[in-house]
Amino acid sequence: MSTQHTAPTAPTAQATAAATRIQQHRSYLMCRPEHFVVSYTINPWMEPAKPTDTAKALAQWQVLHDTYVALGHDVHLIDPIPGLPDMVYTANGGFVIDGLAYGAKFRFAERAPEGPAFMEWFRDNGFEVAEPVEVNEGEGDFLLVGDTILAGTGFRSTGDSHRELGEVFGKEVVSLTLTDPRFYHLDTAISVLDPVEGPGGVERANIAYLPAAFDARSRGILAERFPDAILVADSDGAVFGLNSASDGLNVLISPRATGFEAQLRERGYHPVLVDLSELLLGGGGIKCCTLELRRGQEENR
Ligand SMILES: CN(C)C(=N)NCCC[C@H](N)C(=O)O
Repeated sequence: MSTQHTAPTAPTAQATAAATRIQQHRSYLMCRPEHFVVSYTINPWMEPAKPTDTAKALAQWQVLHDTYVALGHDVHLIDPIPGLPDMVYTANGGFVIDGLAYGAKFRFAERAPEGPAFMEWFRDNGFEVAEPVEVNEGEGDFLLVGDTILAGTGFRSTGDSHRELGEVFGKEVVSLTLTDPRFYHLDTAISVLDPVEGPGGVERANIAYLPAAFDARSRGILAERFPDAILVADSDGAVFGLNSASDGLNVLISPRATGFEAQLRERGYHPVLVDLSELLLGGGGIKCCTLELRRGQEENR
């Protein structure tokens, strides 16, 4: 992996000047890891020979859940289905903007039945649904930043799904290519930090990212679009530091991402440390266990 782009940079004057952070209310979908186990390998983190501890996964997940609730966010739950151990990673279950849910179509057969299960939940809970034709893994690969969707490809979601995504939501979609198999979903390499919308419309939209996870074209796009982004070091990326959830002020991150924690503090964010080491055995972290439910303009404020 190239080290050229991985050194944390000092924030520009513009970035530090904008250090008053605004917390926004969030609504999330989560799934209790009742059936969590690593019984197959579909990413480099998964080693079925290593024992997993479902009780520990449940306890760590509960801390994440309770942290969201304590911060004032709404958490909805989808029932876990026996035999679908990866269902805990709800970020992959779809992508939701303004009450419209674009469904997931999973790359691997092991997760395929999750697609219809999430679609059923969306329908039963008042969301409009758009059935996917193309292979895509939901918010694992699609991130809303301001009014633009950053979309990852290279390992899971296809380029064709990026086109479909643009047609479904009528928004600009920026395709980014991931190149390191450890960072196989976009939410392992980019964290969206700032509020998407405020009373005056789109306010600030900043991100943190791991440059080494992308090809040169994608690094160029990110550098041009996000000159004030936090560039995260390889060591923080390697512990899934970027797989985090921000409400604009509080940023839930892995306690192992100590460099990223310091960078967030410098910029005026409030890092909240949540350890999901057991769920990392399945190749997922905080963001993976969290699907944002954007019901409409009102609820985003
Ligand atoms: C941050 N990531 C990677 C996610 N958005 N989801 C985790 C999915 C883990 C699952 N075993 C898989 O390989 O699909």
